[in-house]
Amino acid sequence: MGTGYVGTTTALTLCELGHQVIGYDVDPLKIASLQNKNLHFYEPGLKDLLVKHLHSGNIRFTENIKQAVQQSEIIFICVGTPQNDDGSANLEYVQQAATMIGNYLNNYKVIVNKSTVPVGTAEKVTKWIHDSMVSPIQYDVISNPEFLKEGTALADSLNPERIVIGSHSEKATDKMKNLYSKFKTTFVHTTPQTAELIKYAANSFLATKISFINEIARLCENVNVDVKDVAFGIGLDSRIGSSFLQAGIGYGGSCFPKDVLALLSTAQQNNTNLSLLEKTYSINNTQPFYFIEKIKNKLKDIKGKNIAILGLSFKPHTDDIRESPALKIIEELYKQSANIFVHDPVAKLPKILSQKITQIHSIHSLPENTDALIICTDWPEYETFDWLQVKQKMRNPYIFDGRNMLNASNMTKLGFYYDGIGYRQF
Ligand SMILES: NC(=O)c1ccc[n+]([C@@H]2O[C@H](COP(=O)([O-])OP(=O)(O)OC[C@H]3O[C@@H](n4cnc5c(N)ncnc54)[C@H](O)[C@@H]3O)[C@@H](O)[C@H]2O)c1
Ligand SMILES: O=c1ccn([C@@H]2O[C@H](COP(=O)(O)OP(=O)(O)O[C@H]3O[C@H](CO)[C@@H](O)[C@H](O)[C@H]3O)[C@@H](O)[C@H]2O)c(=O)[nH]1
Repeated sequence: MGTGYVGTTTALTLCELGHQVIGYDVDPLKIASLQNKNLHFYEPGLKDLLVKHLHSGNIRFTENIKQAVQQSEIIFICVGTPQNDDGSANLEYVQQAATMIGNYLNNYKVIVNKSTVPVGTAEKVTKWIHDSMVSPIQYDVISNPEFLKEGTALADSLNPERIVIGSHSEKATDKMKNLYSKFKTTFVHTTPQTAELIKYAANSFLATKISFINEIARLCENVNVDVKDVAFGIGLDSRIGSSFLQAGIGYGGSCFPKDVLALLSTAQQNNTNLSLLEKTYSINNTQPFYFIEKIKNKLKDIKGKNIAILGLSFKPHTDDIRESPALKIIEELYKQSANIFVHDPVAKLPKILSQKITQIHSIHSLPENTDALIICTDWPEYETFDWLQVKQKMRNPYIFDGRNMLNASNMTKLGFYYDGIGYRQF
């Protein structure tokens, strides 16, 4: 249930494992789109798999919830768990899904929660199903959190580094083991509560690594050190590891920002002070503005300046702009009366911004008198631009690299003023 990023990827992964899958979503447009072999989001490789399994009949999509529930042995809940105003996770869609399942339950089923949900949700789902059942039927609710990353969702899902199964029922655990028997990976068998917390702790730890290196980057700028060298040097220690140490304008997306806040909310509800995670959150919130200050210092006055933003999505290989740091930078520069031009290979400006800001579809459409380029997303194609040609379009050849993706000395040799995050100026 739920054919968003996670639902669709999970469904196609299960097809690859040799299972028959029915996809259901409350949004009839999404069902129609998937039935017509169209994905409503951009994810490399997923469309081919969708077409393959629609043709083979391994997957079908329906608007009929009764059929979807009654014809399934195992039901995956993959609905959104957005952020409430107070930062806690909104379980409205999970409750709706559980109620629908309860309404149509006809024989024993395993209900698998794949959505990211706070500790104790499996118990709530169990109750919501129970309260909506027409007649008493046996079922088990288990937690099986998802760890895929957008942009590499398929590869992550087909080659999981671990599978976490939180279950109190041996029968349900056996069914899950059987379902995933083709996966050669580590299985973590635990309680639903532990599985739920593993998911939030994993995301919060990764977010903390990013905020840590971003804070170190601020120090690097004051002591004339390049943060990339520091990240490389510490990352070689296998206890630290080199991933998620790329300094930049902060983390965005549909997961880290909301999941960090949701864990802080769980902690608060349980009288625990997660002060380190609070810092992770506040460093991330200030990181785009920290970067804008550097830009302002160089440009002096932002007002009336022609500024090009390269990259809109919260990371490369996706069109997802949810909580993208690029949006924070665009909004702030707009407030300060800059003329903004945005480029992204796939992502589009939200409607509200597209009325005020121009989206260009090629770097060659930059205005002649561009004052500065700001890289907000590390799309690989930005590395291979003909930068000399780009420079000719610029009044001031200034590049502010919010993802530290370009080679600083090459850009300087080409005649650009180059600045990144935690970058040592020569
Ligand atoms: N996107 C990711 O990279 C990712 C990775 C791991 C975990 N997660 C978690 O997985 C969950 C889903 O994330 P997503 O990115 O796929 O969300 P999404 O917003 O892309 O999709 C959610 C889908 O659920 C549907 N839906 C809502 N209520 C429903 C109901 N009652 N029955 C059936 N469908 C319903 C919506 O119409 C939507 O299509 C969230 O809890 C998220 O935190 C996301
Ligand atoms: O060294 C790094 C790594 C990432 N980021 C940023 O962090 C954000 C999140 O990146 P990433 O984790 O790759 O993307 P997501 O698709 O949001 O995946 C995260 O969130 C998912 C949803 O819960 C989890 O399943 C994944 O395991 C977890 O990595 C992006 O804005 C990146 O630009 C950095 O700034 N520096």
